[in-house]
Amino acid sequence: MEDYKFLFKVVLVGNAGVGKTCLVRRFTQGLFPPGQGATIGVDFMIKTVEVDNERVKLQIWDTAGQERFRSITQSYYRSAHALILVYDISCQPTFDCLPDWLREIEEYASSKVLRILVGNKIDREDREIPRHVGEDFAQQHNMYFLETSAKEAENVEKLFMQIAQDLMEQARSKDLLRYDSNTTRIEGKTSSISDSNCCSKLA
Ligand SMILES: Nc1nc2c(ncn2[C@@H]2O[C@H](COP(=O)(O)OP(=O)(O)OP(=O)(O)O)[C@@H](O)[C@H]2O)c(=O)[nH]1
Repeated sequence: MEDYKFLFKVVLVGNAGVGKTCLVRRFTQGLFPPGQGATIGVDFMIKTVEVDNERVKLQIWDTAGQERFRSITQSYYRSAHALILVYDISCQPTFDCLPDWLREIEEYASSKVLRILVGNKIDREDREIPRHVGEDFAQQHNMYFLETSAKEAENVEKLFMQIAQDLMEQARSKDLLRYDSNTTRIEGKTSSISDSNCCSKLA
């Protein structure tokens, strides 16, 4: 068996061209791919990281932003523990589409999914969306917020490590709840959704 204690699924969504694939490749391979082509359907990469001395395996699903792949990508939402919604800070239409993406997330993802809003490409000088506008949007919709540059490796490590840390804390507190409910003989499971959203723990 592989040596890790937690396995989490992280799914990236957002308009075509915002830099989802580049963020994933920066994090998993430490590079900025030249001439990155559009993602077809869904792609995935794996990276195992260490959080609080525990090995955490992140399965990162990179979805295609193009409309024609929407029905394929939607099917990946349900099993996600975390969803990263990405826009491009130099491209207003990618920000204007965020409410549509949130509707998709509400329809197809678990209500307990950890949601993070990311404004990518902060290395660009032709910014169209001020930082505070992104921040306000995230706050209004109960999401974490981070600005990144896949090109310059800014905040990319921080983004994924924060997710790993948060999901691990969530998983641990759920374990505590289960333990309590077992000892008091109260049914610990609240719903099938929360169950499917629970981490796969291989201890
Ligand atoms: N300046 C700059 N360009 C970036 C950055 N991240 C990605 N790009 C560029 O943006 C373009 C699209 O990047 P992708 O990673 O393919 O975008 P995507 O969101 O995965 O696109 P789809 O697969 O079509 O959904 C490429 O030309 C990248 O080189 C960044 O942080 N800064």
